[in-house]
Amino acid sequence: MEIAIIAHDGKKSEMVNFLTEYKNFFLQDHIKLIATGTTGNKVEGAGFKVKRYLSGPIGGDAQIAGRVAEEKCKMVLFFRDPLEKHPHEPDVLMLLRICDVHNVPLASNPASAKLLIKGVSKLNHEN
Ligand SMILES: O=C(CO)COP(=O)(O)O
Repeated sequence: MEIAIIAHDGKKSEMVNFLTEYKNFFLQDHIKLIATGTTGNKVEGAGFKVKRYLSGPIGGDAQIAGRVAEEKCKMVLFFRDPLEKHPHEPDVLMLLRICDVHNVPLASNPASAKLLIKGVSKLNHEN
């Protein structure tokens, strides 16, 4: 299962903390992490294997949207910083829209991400 990990600068440490808290989930063999560039760096630094795309502001969000549109990426965890301005806001909105177009689960904060991870774990357990 391919899962995209993206965090704005003010949320990157929350993302690393989140992955670490749920490492038993994220370190499973069938979980493949992909990320925008800088988020990917941080996540790698915390010991996770991740395929890195471009940094968000230079096209990384668009690349992840491409994975979602091609139905390769099955979940997006995108911890957005609502208190900062982002020059690439159109790309961010495009990614959110593509998730909705393809009915791909999207969490924009840790509380939602926790529920998604727990939901997937439960479904895997039942099947
Ligand atoms: O800007 C981002 C998402 O919109 C994240 O990009 P980085 O992970 O490269 O910082």
